[in-house]
Amino acid sequence: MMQEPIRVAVTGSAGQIGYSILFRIAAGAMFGRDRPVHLSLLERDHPTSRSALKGVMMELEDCAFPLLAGMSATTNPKEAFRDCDVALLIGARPRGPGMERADLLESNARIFIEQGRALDEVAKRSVKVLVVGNPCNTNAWIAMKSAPSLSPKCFTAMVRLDQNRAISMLAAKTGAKASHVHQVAVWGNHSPTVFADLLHATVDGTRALELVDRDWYEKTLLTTLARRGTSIIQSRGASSAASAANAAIDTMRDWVLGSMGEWVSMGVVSDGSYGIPEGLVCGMPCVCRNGDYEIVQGLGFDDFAKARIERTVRELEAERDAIAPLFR
Ligand SMILES: NC(=O)c1ccc[n+]([C@@H]2O[C@H](COP(=O)([O-])OP(=O)(O)OC[C@H]3O[C@@H](n4cnc5c(N)ncnc54)[C@H](O)[C@@H]3O)[C@@H](O)[C@H]2O)c1
Ligand SMILES: O=C(O)C[C@H](O)C(=O)O
Repeated sequence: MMQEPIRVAVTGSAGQIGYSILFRIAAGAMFGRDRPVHLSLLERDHPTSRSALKGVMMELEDCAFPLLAGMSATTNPKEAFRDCDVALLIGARPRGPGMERADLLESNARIFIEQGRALDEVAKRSVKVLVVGNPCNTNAWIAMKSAPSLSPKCFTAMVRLDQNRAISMLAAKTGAKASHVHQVAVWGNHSPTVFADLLHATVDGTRALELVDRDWYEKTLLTTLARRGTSIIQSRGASSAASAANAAIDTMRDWVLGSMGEWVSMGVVSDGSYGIPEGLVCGMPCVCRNGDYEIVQGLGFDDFAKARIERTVRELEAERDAIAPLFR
C-alpha cells in the first residue's frame, strides 16, 4: 500500500540550493523511491522571488514525478510549516566575496526567529528541522530558542557538507572509494574553525592516520576544508549549491531512514557530552535509527583534537552570546 505523503517545507525554494534540491526530493532521493512527498515552498514576499518560484514550480510539474503528491507556495511561514514533517530552512542571504559566515549573523537572525516561532505554532510535534542558511549552527540555535514547545532535538544544523568534503579528500589521497571511508567525525561550527577528526576514521578497514601522514592531515586537509566554501565562492562567484543540496539530502535521509550504523555528522543540541556546553548546536558524530539520532559516545582525543574542538566550541559560544540579547 502507498504510504501517506511526507510534508516537506523548503524555505528559499527559488534560490540556488532550492533549485538543486527540490527535483531530487521529488524524485525520491531524500525519503526513498516509495514515499510520496508534498512540497510546501516558502519564499520572500518580493516580486522577483515569487516569479522565480513560479518558474521552478512549472518545471517541477513538467517532470511528472510519480512521487510528487502535491505542492504549494506561500510567503507566510505559518502557512508553509503547517503540519510539516520536515522543514529545510535554506532561505537566507548567502555571503559574497570577502565576507565570513559570521557576518551574516545579524541580517539572518530575524528570519530564524520568525520561522522558529511559526514552527512552534504549526509544525507537527515530531518535525525534523535542518538549518542550512548560514551561519547555520547559530541560526538553528535561534530557531530552537524561538520554538520552546518543540523538543530541542527537532533542530539540527548542516555540517554534513564538511564531512563529505573531508571524506572526499581522504579518499582521493589514499586512492580508495569514498564509500570505503568511515567514521570521519566533524565537530563544531560550520565555519573556518570546523574540525574534521580523523583519529577514529578508517579507509578500507585500516586506520586513516596509518595511511596518511599527520602533516598532510593537519596542514592540507584541515586547511583546505576550512577554506573550501571561500574557494568555491571565488571560483564560481556564488556559494556552493549542488553539493550543499546533496549534503542536506544525505542528512535528512539518514535522520529519517537511519544511517545503518554509519557515523554521520550533524549539528545537534549538546547534552553536555564531551564537555561541550549544554544547549549549543554543535557538529558531532551521530548514529541515526528509528527516526532519531544519538551522539556517538566514549571517544578519546589527543591534545591536538582537544584544542581544535575547544576552539570551534568557543566560536559557537561567541556567536550565541552575540545574539543572546535578542532573547532577553
Ligand atoms: N550549511 C552549509 O553547508 C551551507 C552550504 C551552502 C550554502 N549555505 C547557505 O545556504 C543559504 C542559501 O544559499 P543559496 O545559495 O541558496 O542562496 P540564494 O540567494 O541563491 O537563495 C536564497 C533564497 O532564499 C530566499 N529568502 C531570503 N529570505 C527568505 C525568507 N525570510 N523566507 C524565505 N525565503 C527567503 C531568497 O529570496 C532566495 O531565493 C545561504 O545562507 C548560504 O550561505 C549553507
Ligand atoms: O561558505 C559559504 O558561505 C557557503 C557554504 O557554507 C559552504 O561551505 O560552501
